[in-house]
Amino acid sequence: MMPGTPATPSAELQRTPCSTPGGSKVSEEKILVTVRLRPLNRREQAMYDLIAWDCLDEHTIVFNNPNHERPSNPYTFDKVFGPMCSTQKVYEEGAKDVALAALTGMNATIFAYGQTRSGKTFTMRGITENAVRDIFEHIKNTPERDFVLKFSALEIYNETVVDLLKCKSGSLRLLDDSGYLQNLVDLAGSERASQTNADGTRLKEGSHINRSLLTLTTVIRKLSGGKRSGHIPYRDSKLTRLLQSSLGGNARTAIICTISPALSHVEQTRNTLSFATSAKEVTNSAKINMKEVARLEAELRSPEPSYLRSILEEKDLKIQQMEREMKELKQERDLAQSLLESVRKAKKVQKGSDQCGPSGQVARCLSFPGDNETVPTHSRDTPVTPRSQTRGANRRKAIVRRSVTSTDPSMLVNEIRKLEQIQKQLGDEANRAALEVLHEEVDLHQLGNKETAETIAKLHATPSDDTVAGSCKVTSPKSDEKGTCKSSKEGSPAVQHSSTVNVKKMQRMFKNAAEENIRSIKSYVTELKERVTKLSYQKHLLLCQVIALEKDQEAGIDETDNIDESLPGTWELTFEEDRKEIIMLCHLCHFSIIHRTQFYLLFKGEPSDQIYMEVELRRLLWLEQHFSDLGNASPALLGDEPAGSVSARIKALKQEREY
Ligand SMILES: Nc1ncnc2c1ncn2[C@@H]1O[C@H](COP(=O)(O)OP(=O)(O)OP(=O)(O)O)[C@@H](O)[C@H]1O
Repeated sequence: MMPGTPATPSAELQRTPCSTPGGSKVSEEKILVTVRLRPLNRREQAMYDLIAWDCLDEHTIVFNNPNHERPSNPYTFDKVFGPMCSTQKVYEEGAKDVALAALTGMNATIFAYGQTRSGKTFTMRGITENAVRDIFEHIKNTPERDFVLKFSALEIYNETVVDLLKCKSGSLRLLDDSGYLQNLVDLAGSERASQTNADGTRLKEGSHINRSLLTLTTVIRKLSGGKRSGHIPYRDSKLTRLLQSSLGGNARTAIICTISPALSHVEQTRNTLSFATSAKEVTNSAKINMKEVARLEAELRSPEPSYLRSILEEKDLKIQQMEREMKELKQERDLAQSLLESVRKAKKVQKGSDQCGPSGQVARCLSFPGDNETVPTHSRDTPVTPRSQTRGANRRKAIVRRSVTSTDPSMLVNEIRKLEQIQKQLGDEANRAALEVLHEEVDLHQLGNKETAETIAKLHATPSDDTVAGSCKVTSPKSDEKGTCKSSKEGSPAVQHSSTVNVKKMQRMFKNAAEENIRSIKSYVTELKERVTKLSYQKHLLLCQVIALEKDQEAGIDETDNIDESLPGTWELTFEEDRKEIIMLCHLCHFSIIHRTQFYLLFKGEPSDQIYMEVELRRLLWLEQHFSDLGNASPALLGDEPAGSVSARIKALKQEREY
């Protein structure tokens, strides 16, 4: 336990405070010795045993021999509790102060000594209950401090120490510096210390008990004689080794001596009182265990104190077990679902559905023609997929997909997963291609400069006319970006002019080639982005279907019955999507407003519109691709006509708008 506020002493102890060289406070005090006299038990009463002891006051007990008139000498102790005294009072006045000393960081020991059936266990049980209750109460009332509570239970039997909480661990070894704070002791009957006539097992047991109890009485007797009473034989028994600090050492100790009032036990009671008289002379030097307190404080501060580690390990095991259970439950659930599915299918067959029923349709229609193919990877070595081709493929997929609606959520979920995968691949590809554009631009710029420079050098090194007298020396590709060439000597103006024209032409060619390449990659990127958007939309559609189907299933609606009803809803969504796309394409192709209005008025989303919409879409896609190709083509390959056609459209549209 960590130090807390010291409890107020309940019994008046003779305590002399002094200091150690280390500065910690040492409290010298005598062992607190009390005597508890129990009532006559039934057996004693049955035998008409006589009460031989009187409690004169709270501190004094005297042998009152019923057969003699004159009482013998009284015994005085810190407290004497009569037969009617409650254990609560014994605790309050004979143990509490010591018990709570542990909360201040001191060692504290409370033990009961007395003959068999004198009430040791009866008393210690009450003391333990009260002490534990007070300790927890103290912790509760001291929220500003942290406490570490450790509990252990040991038994010494035949000089063997056993951990009562881990009996299978075998006998324990005692360490000298075992640092303890509070060790509550219930001893064996004190009369065994004098039983020397036993034989066999009892002899062995008796001799060990003798050793422990005899050593205890010897230690107490020696200690009571003062500190100069010579060697104290703590090491002669396990009990005294364990209690070494408690007897004349660094601890606060309370001994409760329990006695029987019966005349028949008078000799044993005298022995007990004699032991108690010696014990009350023993002086202890209790001090706060700074070392132990520091160790516990460090343990509390450490991120994972040892006591927490074991709790965490236990929790981890529990989590693992729960995970295992969850996995098993999931497997069971999946099995149940598949069983349900097969029952459903059997039902459908029973109803007379043909083999191409909804499930078949779903499987057929939800599989993309190119589902298993990965997204084409564009690289400098592979040509960019023509936009119209990809578009066409996408359209085909969309048409197939929209023509039938799935009725199986698990299949739809699979489709969504596939879409997500394709979407991710496309996204990655778009990013990669965008990066490539950048690299391409840089590379081509550098390559163009380099090749230009080399060509220039070649041109000037090989005279194209006999009249050329000079040589052209290009010092650096960047030295003259305009392509002008300086000779070491003045050449003829005609030759110079011819070289400059050639260089300019080549530079333009390089530039055009580079731009063309970049445009093609850019259009690829745009296309990929469009595909990603489309896939998102398709995914959204599928999700809507899943949700709708799950709702239907919950409501107990037969899937077979509502498949046809779900078609119009899908067409409505597709129609909206296509209409938006057509409007966008009209805009890109600079279509007249009249044309757009006609489209808007003609197509209302009726099922019969489906085929016309599809034709219109294909037409516009082709046109848009065509214009885009024209716009991207090298000016050298273009006549004036297509560009003029586009510009005429733009002009007409502008006029129309103004009108
Ligand atoms: N103060 C008391 N008031 C009433 N009954 C008591 C008191 N002390 C002991 N007894 C009773 O006497 C009997 C013996 O008590 P207990 O077992 O505590 O003795 P013990 O000293 O521990 O014996 P042992 O040495 O054999 O363990 C029990 O039945 C117990 O309830």
